[in-house]
Amino acid sequence: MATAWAGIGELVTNDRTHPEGDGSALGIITDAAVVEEGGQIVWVGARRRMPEADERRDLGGRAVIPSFVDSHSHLVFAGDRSAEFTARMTGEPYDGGGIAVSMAATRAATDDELRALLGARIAELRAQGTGVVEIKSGYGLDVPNEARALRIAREFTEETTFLGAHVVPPEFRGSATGRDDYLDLVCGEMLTACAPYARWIDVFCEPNSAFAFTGEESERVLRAGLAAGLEVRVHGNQLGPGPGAELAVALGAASVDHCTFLSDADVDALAGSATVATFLPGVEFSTRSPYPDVRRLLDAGATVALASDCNPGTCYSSSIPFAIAVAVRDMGMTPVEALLAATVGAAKSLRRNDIGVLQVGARADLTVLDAPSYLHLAYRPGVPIARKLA
Ligand SMILES: N=CN[C@@H](CCC(=O)O)C(=O)O
Ligand SMILES: [Zn+2]
Repeated sequence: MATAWAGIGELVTNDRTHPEGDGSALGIITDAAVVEEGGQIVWVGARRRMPEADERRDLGGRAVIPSFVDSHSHLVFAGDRSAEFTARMTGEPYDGGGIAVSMAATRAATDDELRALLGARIAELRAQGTGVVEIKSGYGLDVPNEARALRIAREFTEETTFLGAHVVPPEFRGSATGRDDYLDLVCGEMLTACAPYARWIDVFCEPNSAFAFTGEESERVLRAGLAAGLEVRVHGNQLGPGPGAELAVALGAASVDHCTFLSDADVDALAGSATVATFLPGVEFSTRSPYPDVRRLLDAGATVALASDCNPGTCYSSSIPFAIAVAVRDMGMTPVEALLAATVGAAKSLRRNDIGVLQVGARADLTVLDAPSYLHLAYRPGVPIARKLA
């Protein structure tokens, strides 16, 4: 059955080539319509030329954009770390140590409890305009619990990421061989159990945290993932300078995420590569940390993405409109750059060209704004104006 969405006052297509668009990177068509059938877009253009459809819905002059692509989240977890957040607001630094708290609560939860928590978080992000979401494991940190997290995440998204190398879990700390023993497990039995449910492998490459992994350790994990048929993404350069971005480029990663502390060489390497630099402004906001210099990457010509990093530790917000507002207000991105980064940029970081864009053949992931223009995403922070159309 074909459904026509008409009465779109401003349609952002992210298709510069549409003949009725304004020729900009956002490919804006005014007084527009979109027709979808079977979950795919079959027609996009000016409303006056709209073809017949089985059903017609009028959006009353609202703006429509491609649904946000959230390319970085940690949604499978139980427990509460609001006290840790509160401590940070009075000066405690973030060091990754709280991940063990979420690990304990996640291991203790039943499958049904985890499924219900994840389902509620997915509903929350859809209600704020997100379509496709990437979901990482990383709060199980043993074989059955990492595999379980990915199996449950797979019920909700095809973009699942094995993050057994999030931190060294407490039971492997404190002995001379503990780190290596844990890495043997991650690269061996855990990878074998998790790979069937994962598209991606990730690692928290962060020599500035005692709990996370060095460049060499991270390379070992990522190469094991590649050998098992997974594709690579990296947590890098979050807490200080480090080897994450360089390693991501060297291994042909789809994305390096955080990018808060990059050297000039990292910026040049990213700009000369296909690796997307993903920024997570909610993390700096919620950890009261300095914002990354996204303009260096944009001006150097790198592909940039924005994502939520929704997780219980560094950013318990699933709102991409919030990330856009912070990126514009505090990181110096223009509203155009921020919207592109949260849609087509994030889609590139997942190596997808069927999402983040509204054109014939793409997925019918449409987000409507209770506003006349996409500019309101940054202009109206904290106001729930975006929602994904069913
Ligand atoms: N940095 C590593 N992982 C998460 C935080 C995880 C946590 O603290 O629970 C992040 O992306 O910020
Ligand atoms: Zn993360």
